[in-house]
Amino acid sequence: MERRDDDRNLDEYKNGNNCKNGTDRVVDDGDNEETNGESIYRYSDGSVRLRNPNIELMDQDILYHLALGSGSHDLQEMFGDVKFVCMGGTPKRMENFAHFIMSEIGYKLPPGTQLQDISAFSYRYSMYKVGPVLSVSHGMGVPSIGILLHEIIKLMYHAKCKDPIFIRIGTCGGIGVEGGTVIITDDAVDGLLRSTYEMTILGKIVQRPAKLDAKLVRDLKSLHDLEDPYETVVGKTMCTYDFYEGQGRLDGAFCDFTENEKMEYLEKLRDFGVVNIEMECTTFAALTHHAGIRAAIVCVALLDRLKGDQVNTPKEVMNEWQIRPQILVSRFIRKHLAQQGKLKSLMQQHGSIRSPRRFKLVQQESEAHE
Ligand SMILES: O=P(O)(O)O[C@H]1O[C@H](CO)[C@@H](O)[C@H]1O
Ligand SMILES: O=c1cc[nH]c(=O)[nH]1
Repeated sequence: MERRDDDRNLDEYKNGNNCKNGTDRVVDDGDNEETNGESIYRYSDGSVRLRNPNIELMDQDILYHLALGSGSHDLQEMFGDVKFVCMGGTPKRMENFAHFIMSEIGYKLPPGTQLQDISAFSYRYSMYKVGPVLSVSHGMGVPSIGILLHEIIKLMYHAKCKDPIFIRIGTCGGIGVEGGTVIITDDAVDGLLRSTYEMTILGKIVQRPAKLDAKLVRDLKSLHDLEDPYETVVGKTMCTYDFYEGQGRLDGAFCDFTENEKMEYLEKLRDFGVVNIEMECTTFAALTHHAGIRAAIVCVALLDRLKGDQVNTPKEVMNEWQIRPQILVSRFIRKHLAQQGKLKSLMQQHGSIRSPRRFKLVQQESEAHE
């Protein structure tokens, strides 16, 4: 039987034999930790250290796409207490998450104030701060989340944030899992099943290891409640540069493969342990790892790609599904804060939002105030 290009590419990459003739590749093995107290990632107090000597030599650093700057804003005063950076594709999801987490951790805004989109005047991303939690939208795809990560990591540095944890709260296409299933990524792979993020810098292809924090995966998984009316699974996530052809869909504006070829490909992914496909995981995993920041990805599947391509679930159902990763992440944040003795006694006033019904009430309340 004739071998197709994708067979050959996948096999070659799995065997590590993927150097193209004349291509200059630099592989960062990620083994950069030093042992003498401070590391290349951290100052001794745990605050984020940048792997870029240029930044501290600059008079000011303009975080252009966030509408913030180290000269124009007191970033340490504004963001110094941030412990969790949660990000997801859409501004609305991250605004909802900000209201949700505010209620979950019992955070009170100063009297007479409302949650504000801190980056509104960038007209690019939306960002909300609720005490130790930053809730930021990242747009769609690798370039968009890459730019955001550069600026958010620099923000962590300027603000002297200590040991922040980054979590992506997303949606995805499942492979062999039902719509509504929550998926925690333990390995982020690219379209050729490599656990790396590859990009071009100064005309050279650079690969960075796409590594997520294994302990965060276990901690998040342990917070699935047996009473949750859906499954929470752990597995590999594949990152693509496109929603249609790149994810083997037959319903884009173009399609040069057959349904059989598509199914063969998706089954191959499933056999390799890929549970879901989305469009940011390798960049997110690689850039956080490169910065020495612990990170995790929790997505909800909007459909099972082995059963179809179109996202045709009713809006209300999909809205309810999108809350599921947020509930898991909020349990994690609550637990973390409680362990540090920081979960406010205000919790008693608010109670705990562990159900989608309670989430909806908070959402309605926040919308009524808008
Ligand atoms: O739901 P979010 O977090 O935006 O993520 C997924 O949805 C988008 C495609 O519809 C891609 O960005 C993909 O990664
Ligand atoms: O199939 C899907 C659904 C959501 N996001 C994706 O990237 N793919």
